[in-house]
Amino acid sequence: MLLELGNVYYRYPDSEDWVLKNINLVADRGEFILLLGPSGCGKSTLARIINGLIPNFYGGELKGHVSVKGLDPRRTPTHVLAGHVGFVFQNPENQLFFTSVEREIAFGLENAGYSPEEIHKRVENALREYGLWELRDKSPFELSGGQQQKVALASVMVLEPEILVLDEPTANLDPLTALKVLGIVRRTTLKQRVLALVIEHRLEVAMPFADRVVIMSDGEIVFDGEPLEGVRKYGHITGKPFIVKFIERLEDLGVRLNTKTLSPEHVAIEALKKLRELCNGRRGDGARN
Ligand SMILES: Nc1ncnc2c1ncn2[C@@H]1O[C@H](COP(=O)(O)OP(=O)(O)OP(=O)(O)O)[C@@H](O)[C@H]1O
Repeated sequence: MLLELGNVYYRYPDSEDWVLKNINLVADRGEFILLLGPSGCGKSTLARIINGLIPNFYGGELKGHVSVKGLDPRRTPTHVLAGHVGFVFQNPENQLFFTSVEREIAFGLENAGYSPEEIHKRVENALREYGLWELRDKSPFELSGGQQQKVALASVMVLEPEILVLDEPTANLDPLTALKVLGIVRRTTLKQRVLALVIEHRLEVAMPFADRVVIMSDGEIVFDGEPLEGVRKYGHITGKPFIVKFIERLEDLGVRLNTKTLSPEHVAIEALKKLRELCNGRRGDGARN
């Protein structure tokens, strides 16, 4: 298993109570996990344990079993964990340092000792994949929030980490770019067997990509399982995307879809197939009468 958390409790140095309580989470290669829950429930705190900022940077008290690629963040320097865990923060400007987009994306690769040819190839691919080619000579600080978010993500993705933790990676992106970026993340999880843990409030955009949701409330995990089931059960705290309301509305009308994927196209096609079946059935009944 790439990631194992067992009976984990955590409090910041100045917290009065535990911020995370009895967290149990096991995850492996190829999964795209959506981490949901209301503001302040502990999502970013959980993400900081996985990338080792807790306890290495934040301090506080961390209890329980934590294994990230077999490493315990309490006994592993953050730069070692960073070799396995790629992390994109909520505010991308906090992780941009260089004078050009191209340098920004190349830096991690240079640091990791890749050959100039490999660096050139990976940087060029990333610039094109993330739609940053035209901006490659610009300073990241002259870019819009959404462009900065793409640069931060590209800089992490070129390193091909085994675990990817993304804290609201599409917060500054328009809906179309958000879909595209999460699509790249999903393809990466499937093609390179990367584990992605994505914190995202925009369910409409993120749900179609997830094969598992973990829902938190008040520092605890209250659901871990199938996206549709989770959001139906805990819609009152996560919100319900339109596509889930559509499925429920069809059920009210007696039409039950057998769908696990929540992409609007897939659900619409399933609904049309089901309706055609029902119509054909009725016609058949009519013919017999
Ligand atoms: N550096 C910190 N020091 C002390 N308390 C903190 C710190 N960061 C977060 N907290 C507290 O820990 C709790 C969980 O915060 P966290 O940021 O993990 O929530 P979240 O679910 O990510 O929220 P959001 O969706 O708003 O980003 C909150 O009560 C918050 O006030």
